[in-house]
Amino acid sequence: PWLLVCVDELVRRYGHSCLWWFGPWLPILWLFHPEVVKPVLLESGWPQRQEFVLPVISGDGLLLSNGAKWVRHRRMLTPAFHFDILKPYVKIFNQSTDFMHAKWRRLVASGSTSLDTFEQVSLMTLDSLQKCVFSYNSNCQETPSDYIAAILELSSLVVRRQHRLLLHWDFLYHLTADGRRFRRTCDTVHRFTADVVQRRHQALDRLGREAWLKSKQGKTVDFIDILLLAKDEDGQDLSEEDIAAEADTFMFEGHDTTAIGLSWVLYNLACHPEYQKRYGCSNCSMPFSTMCIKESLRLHPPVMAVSRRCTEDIKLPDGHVLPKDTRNICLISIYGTHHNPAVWPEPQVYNPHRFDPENSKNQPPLAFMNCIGQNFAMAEMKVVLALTLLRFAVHLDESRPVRRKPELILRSENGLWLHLDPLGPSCESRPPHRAPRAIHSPLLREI
Ligand code: HEM
Repeated sequence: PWLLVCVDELVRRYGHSCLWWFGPWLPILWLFHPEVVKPVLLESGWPQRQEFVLPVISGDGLLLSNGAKWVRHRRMLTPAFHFDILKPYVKIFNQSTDFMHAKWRRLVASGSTSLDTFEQVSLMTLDSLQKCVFSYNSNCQETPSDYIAAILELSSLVVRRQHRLLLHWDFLYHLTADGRRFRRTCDTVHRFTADVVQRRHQALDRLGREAWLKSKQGKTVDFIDILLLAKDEDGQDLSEEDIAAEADTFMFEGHDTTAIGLSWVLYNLACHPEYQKRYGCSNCSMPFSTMCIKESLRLHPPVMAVSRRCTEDIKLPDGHVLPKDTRNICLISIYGTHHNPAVWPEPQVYNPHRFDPENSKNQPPLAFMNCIGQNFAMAEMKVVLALTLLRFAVHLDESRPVRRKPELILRSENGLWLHLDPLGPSCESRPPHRAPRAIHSPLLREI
């Protein structure tokens, strides 16, 4: 992982930031200290578009939109991630985790000594996201699903394209076999989403708002329902295209990030059995689980960088000014900030106690940056992790060493293989416990 080593060296040498010239014409300012990141995040404007991801997410969802549209949609979508809305999803997280664990037990019983946790957890996060976004159960953890296969294929096509500079040019890309597959796969994803949105919209129109709401009583309200009901300050709804774009964005942005985040926590706890034991104890508090997750997101941030263009002059704490010019790109290195020894002493060490409420009072809140899905991701990670560590002991597979690989997300080169030993009721390596059958939402309130 030469890139990560290179970022570590830049951070060590320059502390706050450094300027890179990409050829003679494109200045890229790397930022890796909260003091310089803060003014840029607050004042620079919106994320830079990533054109080659754009067709995946029909129209432009939050992740790729700019300016007034971004502000309007961000306001309309924020309530969808309120804790009260997320509460019923906890049941879905429990169910999806139960499915995954049943599968793990079968695989272990049939002789598998270790499993690629990222592959397994990815399917699980897709399963639960599809239920939370569309109320659709594809049973994808058990049987192949065209839609899920399409989402997974899109992620790998986007990464392959990212590595080939010439293919960033749409015209060339669509002439290649990958480009044609990309289009076909996008069609599969869009057809599924458009179909759900259209049918739901028709039902809302047919029944009227009141009767439609009544028909939802006692049922889980999914993201599509929330987006259908969302109104801006002028009382305007989101169009069907906008709803579909946002739903696709949630699916695309929400599954890989959470899956790799969870896999790295399992890996870090496998490296540190002392924390795993404490976590697996029935008296273990949710704050400790939050600490383990946050520390893992610091050490292995799923998204390593975000970019901004300077749409305003930005004054940095040392008095320098970044001039307003949309050609000036600021690359906010989440990885660099999280590994900056000036912020985190001994940054390469996994130590959940950094996030002890006492120790973390003065720390910059940078675990996810500006992610609207943060509460959703944290709630899901807590449920999955708590159930996993109550039911399994997790150990490293020494025969398959982990090598970090920065792609769209921070993966491991050959997967994240771990031994998963099912825990019996009288396991000696853990304090006595009664494994709960489910994690309930009140346990998750502290996020
Ligand atoms: C561990 C899990 C996650 C991580 C580390 C993560 C990280 C991020 C980061 C760093 C951004 C900022 C991009 C930018 O500002 O340029 C972002 C944006 C976004 N994320 Fe996440 N994310 C996670 C989970 C989720 C989930 C579960 C969802 C949805 C269900 C989601 C939906 C989004 C959306 C819609 C945006 C665009 C927000 C905006 O521009 O206002 N994310 N995420």
